[in-house]
Amino acid sequence: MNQKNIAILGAGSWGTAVAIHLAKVGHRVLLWGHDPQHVALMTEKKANPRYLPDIDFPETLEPSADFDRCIEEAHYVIIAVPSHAFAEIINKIKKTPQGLAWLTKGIDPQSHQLLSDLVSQTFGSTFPKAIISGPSFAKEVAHFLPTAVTLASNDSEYQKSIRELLHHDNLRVYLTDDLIGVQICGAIKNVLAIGCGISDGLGYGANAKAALITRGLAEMERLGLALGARAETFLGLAGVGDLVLTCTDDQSRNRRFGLLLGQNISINDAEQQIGQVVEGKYNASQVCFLAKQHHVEMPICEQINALLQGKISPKQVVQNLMSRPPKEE
Ligand SMILES: NC(=O)C1=CN([C@@H]2O[C@H](COP(=O)(O)OP(=O)(O)OC[C@H]3O[C@@H](n4cnc5c(N)ncnc54)[C@H](O)[C@@H]3O)[C@@H](O)[C@H]2O)C=CC1
Ligand SMILES: O=C(CO)COP(=O)(O)O
Repeated sequence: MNQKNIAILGAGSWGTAVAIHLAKVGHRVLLWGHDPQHVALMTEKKANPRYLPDIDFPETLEPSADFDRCIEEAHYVIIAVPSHAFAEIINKIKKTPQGLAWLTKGIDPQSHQLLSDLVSQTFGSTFPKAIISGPSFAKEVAHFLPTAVTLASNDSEYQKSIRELLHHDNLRVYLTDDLIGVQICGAIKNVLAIGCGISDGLGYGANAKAALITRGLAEMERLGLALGARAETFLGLAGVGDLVLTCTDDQSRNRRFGLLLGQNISINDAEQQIGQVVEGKYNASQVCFLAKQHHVEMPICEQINALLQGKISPKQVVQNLMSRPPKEE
């Protein structure tokens, strides 16, 4: 094995899980967190008690609060912060790395841009970029349970080198060059997972959930195609794979947040109860912004966004969707 130095920027559950995976397969990993107290705790406990308390760090995983050192020493830099912090992290990088990869799912809230566009603006359009997406709950990856992900990149050599880092035993990595499609899937599945949670929280059945997933997938594909994505991406791991995972399994924070809303818990209380990032709450308005800009009809996302803006109740979401005029599939 060719040992590499890898910096993971963001010490939440997903950044930590991928750091554990990479260290377990033999790489040297620096896990950067922005909260020095949290980094000190991880260093003392040799684990991340806040997010993955029952998993010990391998020897080659070192927590660090020193951002510049992490970038300086890394052969590979992988960003793992929530989408609202992505632009801030990109702007903090002083020394241009040989390429960037990221685990973040979402759209930049300030500019309404895809994260790949932010990276291109800062480092140039041909700068090697890689996006790791698909159905991958942090805890399962950290426990080495079988998982398959999508790796999207604009540079096939760089992409293969990232695959070599990640692809191991129980983690299979599938390649694509559809950066737009993969990012649209990752942002919209979170919004739809909130919708499925709401439906289950209201006590609706399996029929309603299957309808939301299927018609939601159609919305995802419509917006993706309008932005230049390829249709097959929506039937892949980043599309239907991650959509089914997050809409149906209670490990999903987005789904659990929706469940609480469906049970009449307020948006603020629900977010507090989850206590971790709920990307769909922020990305619903970005998705609707893009839909409007590109004249794409996305009724499910629009209704969920209206609810998240406090304009309608969970029950009204369903009433509004069911009372739409009949149409062809
Ligand atoms: N947890 C999971 O299973 C998966 C998560 N993702 C995506 O990965 C991204 C990160 O999610 P998680 O790690 O799960 O979230 P998390 O809620 O577990 O942790 C988020 C981390 O980001 C840190 N953070 C917040 N603002 C920051 C800032 N301005 N600068 C630096 N760090 C900041 C927080 O302190 C926290 O450590 C999200 O986009 C999520 O959708 C993707 C696949 C799986
Ligand atoms: O993206 C994820 C799994 O692929 C995690 O989903 P949640 O953010 O809803 O927990």
